[in-house]
Amino acid sequence: MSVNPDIQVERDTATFRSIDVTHMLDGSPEATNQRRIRQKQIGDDPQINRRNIIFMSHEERYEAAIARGLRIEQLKAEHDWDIMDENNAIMWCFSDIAMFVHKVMFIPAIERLGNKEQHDKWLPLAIDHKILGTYAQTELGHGTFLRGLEMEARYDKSTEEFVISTPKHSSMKWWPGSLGHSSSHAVLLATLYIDDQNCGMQPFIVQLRDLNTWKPLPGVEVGGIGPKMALATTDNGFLVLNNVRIPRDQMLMKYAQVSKDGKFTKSGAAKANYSTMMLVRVGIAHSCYFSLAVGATIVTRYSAVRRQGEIKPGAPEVKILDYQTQQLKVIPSIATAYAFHFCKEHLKWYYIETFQQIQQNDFSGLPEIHCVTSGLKAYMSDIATAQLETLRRACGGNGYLLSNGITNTYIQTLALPTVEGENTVLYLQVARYLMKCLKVAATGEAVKGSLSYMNEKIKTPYTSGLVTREDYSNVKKLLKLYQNMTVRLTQKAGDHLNKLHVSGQPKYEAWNNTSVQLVNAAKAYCQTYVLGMNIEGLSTQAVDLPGDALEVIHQLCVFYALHGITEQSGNFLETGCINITELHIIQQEAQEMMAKIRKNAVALVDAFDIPDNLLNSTLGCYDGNAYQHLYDSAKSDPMNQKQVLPAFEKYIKPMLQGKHTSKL
Ligand SMILES: CCCCCCCCCC/C=C\CCCCCC(=O)SCCNC(=O)CCNC(=O)[C@H](O)C(C)(C)COP(=O)(O)OP(=O)(O)OC[C@H]1O[C@@H](n2cnc3c(N)ncnc32)[C@H](O)[C@@H]1OP(=O)(O)O
Ligand SMILES: Cc1cc2nc3c(=O)[nH]c(=O)nc-3n(C[C@H](O)[C@H](O)[C@H](O)COP(=O)(O)OP(=O)(O)OC[C@H]3O[C@@H](n4cnc5c(N)ncnc54)[C@H](O)[C@@H]3O)c2cc1C
Repeated sequence: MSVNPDIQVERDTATFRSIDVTHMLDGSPEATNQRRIRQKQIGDDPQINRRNIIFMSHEERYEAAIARGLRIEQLKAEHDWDIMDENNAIMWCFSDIAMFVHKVMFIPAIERLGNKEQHDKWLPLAIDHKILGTYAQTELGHGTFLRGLEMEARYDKSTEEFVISTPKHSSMKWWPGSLGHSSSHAVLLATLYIDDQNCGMQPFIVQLRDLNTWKPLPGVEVGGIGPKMALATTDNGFLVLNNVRIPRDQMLMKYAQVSKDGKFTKSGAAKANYSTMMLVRVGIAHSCYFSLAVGATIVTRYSAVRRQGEIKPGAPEVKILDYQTQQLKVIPSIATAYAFHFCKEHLKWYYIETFQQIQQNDFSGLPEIHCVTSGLKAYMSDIATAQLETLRRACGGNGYLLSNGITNTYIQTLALPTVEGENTVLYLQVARYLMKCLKVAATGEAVKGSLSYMNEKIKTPYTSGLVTREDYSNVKKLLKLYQNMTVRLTQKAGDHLNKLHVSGQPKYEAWNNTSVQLVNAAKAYCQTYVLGMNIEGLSTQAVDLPGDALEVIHQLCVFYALHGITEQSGNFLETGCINITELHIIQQEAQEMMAKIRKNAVALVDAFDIPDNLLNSTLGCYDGNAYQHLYDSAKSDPMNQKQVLPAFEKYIKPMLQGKHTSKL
């Protein structure tokens, strides 16, 4: 099939070469080559490719999801993949791998929470798939408030065992992925009691099913919790344990230990047992970039080939991408995807470094990284889901089809604001950190880390610093506005908190009555952080780009900053960081920048370099032949393989013959 000329012209008139930017995104030309080889291995594989998934039943899809998980293992061995190759493969189809939680939570939890003997015993079994596991933390009654977990593990000194039980309905496990039908074991989080003394939430390895028959073991009641919006094959389950006994060495004992005679000791930071969640929050930030890159690619390409209506009366119909309002739906998602790319790269290295320190028992970096990973997980998933919905609607009626590739991406991304810590709750964790830093800054001590800009901003009076027209495209000056806004919102929330407290409210009540402002400040902090990482990326990752490509990546960053101000103008105005005249100039500049980026929109999404067999989209194929692909997909629907369906003889015909009132 030849390439649609409407998309070809976009590529021919771009002002830079997509491939240069692709190399930047991958890190180097060699890395691009390597990724392409790996992507071909997974994209061309019929068991991994998800081309026909939209026509499958739930059970067929589940089976295919198990097969896909196994196939990834085979490919890993066949082609000698490293951990990054494997993670990328998982990332591409995480919503359709039944044993996803085994890989991203069960094994990491043992690695992080187990001691040496436990690693030696359990990791080989898990890595070789001799056992399959889930991460069972959430209960029917509690997901957020972990200190409220009710499943009990009581230590029995006489037998040196833990007895695990579910005292009431609210204490059953509810939601763990792969628990329903696909796990033999669980890393199970339960409240430990020794002689009726509550020793807090601790992790245990519990076998749930017989490895030969797959039947639940005595005392174990397990099953699926029912159909969901998406992620159908991650069979989320429930679990009731009736006095199930496990040996003492099946409590994961890296950070807390129970001796044979029932003595409880702790080592490491108080929240060290929460470390698996931090890893997945980093993974979610990564996945938000992926989802947005997919969505932006599909909708930008479709908008470049879909012609509808006219701008100039009587002139030929225009590409919908030429409508300014369509650009406002599409271009922010391209700019955000690039900003998220820089941010997730930074986050990856930041996490790896801090994790290494934690492994050496240096927990000093924990509060800051907990704040950053919580905040970015929340912020990036909030933005990704909102923008994906805008993108989906930007496809008109075809945005409602499953074959478009964006609908599935959107509904699976919709889980991310909830899983691994509900977003509001995570923003409140960020706010807790903001308040601590504010206190430090107020005493004149230096705030370190990502909030070090507080030191300067808390003292100096605010001026926008926007004097000349050039200032409005100076990303460093724009970043200062964001930092000002964050500090001011933080101060305002802090002042409100103090005022309520001084007026007699207990601290906890004042906190709750300030929580809307606290969350607002936390979001501002996250937005500022992402912009900061985007700017840092310009001078690190993008610096070697040819001039024309660098210019476009720079334009995207300017647009990202300007557009963010227009979206949050209330915060910027209310805190006095800009005035209304400056806002009007910013709005104007953002629109002009959007028009410049429009010219390169297709080339910018081409640079994400997502092959058709992974994009799985009728609307967003590289060749731009959306109508042909839509038609082909409709024709391949199994319901279209028969001219007349059985329902005709059964119901429609009797109705046409006036027999529908008699008993069918
Ligand atoms: C391997 C990569 C593969 C690549 C593919 C990746 C693809 C990714 C896509 C993923 C898609 C789907 C994945 C689906 C999996 C979903 C799995 C789950 O959902 S598992 C369940 C997750 N559950 C949660 O996240 C629970 C949320 N709740 C909490 O985290 C905490 O309870 C809380 C943060 C709400 C607070 O806890 P609490 O005990 O009440 O503590 P306090 O508020 O009193 O705070 C005390 C103190 O501790 C600090 N704290 C809290 N959490 C942490 C932490 N994680 N690390 C470090 N420190 C922490 C907190 O800040 C407080 O500090 P102070 O100094 O006292 O202020
Ligand atoms: C697709 C999917 C997969 C999952 N996989 C797993 C898994 O593998 N393992 C596992 O253990 N769990 C899993 N979960 C559970 C998930 O981690 C929890 O649902 C999540 O942490 C939110 O907790 P919750 O359901 O208790 O929500 P709730 O806490 O009940 O949230 C409901 C509302 O209350 C608000 N709220 C709660 N507490 C506060 C507070 N302190 N301050 C202000 N507002 C508050 C929230 O903001 C939200 O608006 C999964 C969930 C989903 C949807």
